Amino acid sequence: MIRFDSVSKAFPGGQRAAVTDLTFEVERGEFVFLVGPSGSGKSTVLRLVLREDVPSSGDVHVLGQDLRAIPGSKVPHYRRNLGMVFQDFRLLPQKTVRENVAYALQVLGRSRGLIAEAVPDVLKTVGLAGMQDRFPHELSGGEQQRVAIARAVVNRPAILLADEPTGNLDPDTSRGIMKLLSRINANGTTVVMATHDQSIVDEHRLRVIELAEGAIVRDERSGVYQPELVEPAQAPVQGAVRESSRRRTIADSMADRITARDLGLRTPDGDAGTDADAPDSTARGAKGETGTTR
Ligand SMILES: Nc1ncnc2c1ncn2[C@@H]1O[C@H](COP(=O)(O)OP(=O)(O)OP(=O)(O)O)[C@@H](O)[C@H]1O
Repeated sequence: MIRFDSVSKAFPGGQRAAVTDLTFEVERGEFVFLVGPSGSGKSTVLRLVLREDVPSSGDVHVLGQDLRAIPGSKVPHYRRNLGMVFQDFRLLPQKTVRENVAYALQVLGRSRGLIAEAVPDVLKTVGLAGMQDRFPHELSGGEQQRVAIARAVVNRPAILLADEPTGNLDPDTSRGIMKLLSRINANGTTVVMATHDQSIVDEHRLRVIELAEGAIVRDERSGVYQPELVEPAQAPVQGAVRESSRRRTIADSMADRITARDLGLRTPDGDAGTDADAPDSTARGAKGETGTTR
């Protein structure tokens, strides 16, 4: 689904390459945490998948496509396969919740009928059914992030990229956002999430790829944020770098398998699901309540 072959990326004037000789593969349906200190290259990896940057050397393949071979004019079409969520939400401040989500479909030329159906569905999925006429400044940080996630998945992308999606949120709100991302993953969307959130990584024990100074220093099937901080008895067996090709989805660590109906997605019989988790009614933990406009 995502394959990096000896990928390096250097920026002009940089003291060192942003990423160096990255080789890894993410399989369909996986949930992968990208961890590492600030400046270690996590966002660069996401930008390479998004085709916002191209490697200085090496190749990136996503969904069977060699990203280097996609001409600039075809990049927007390629990106229809991807959803992206950012730490600072990046909602359009002059648009309501409904309009923010609908806009993602309007720019793809989707019909009014489809938009009228899909937007309420996805808002229900993210637990914001009653808030569609609010503006971003009338929402908590957690609610704004739910809108951003709704916007990212309303077109049902195969891959969701999240760059520190809980970075501006308090711990409880972060847990709610992670639960939502887990549900989206359990329904088949591959998720790659860059994060500094130790408790979320440690709670979920999913695949962890750790970067340091642009290189992969750890790739664990069922990892923690920082193995040396975990008691030896609890520490998972560390796999060698690149040993983690076994597909591990969040469903592996969830007792209750979640169905499309739970997610509010349309099932083959056209039925829509039930509400997902309630929105973070107490979530006023955002540092930056209104994201920047994209
Ligand atoms: N457009 C750019 N031009 C020059 N250097 C860049 C550019 N983008 C990233 N870098 C450099 O590449 C390195 C990796 O940056 P990147 O943003 O990928 O790190 P990160 O792990 O995502 O950091 P953080 O956790 O702070 O978001 C850093 O040294 C950064 O300064």
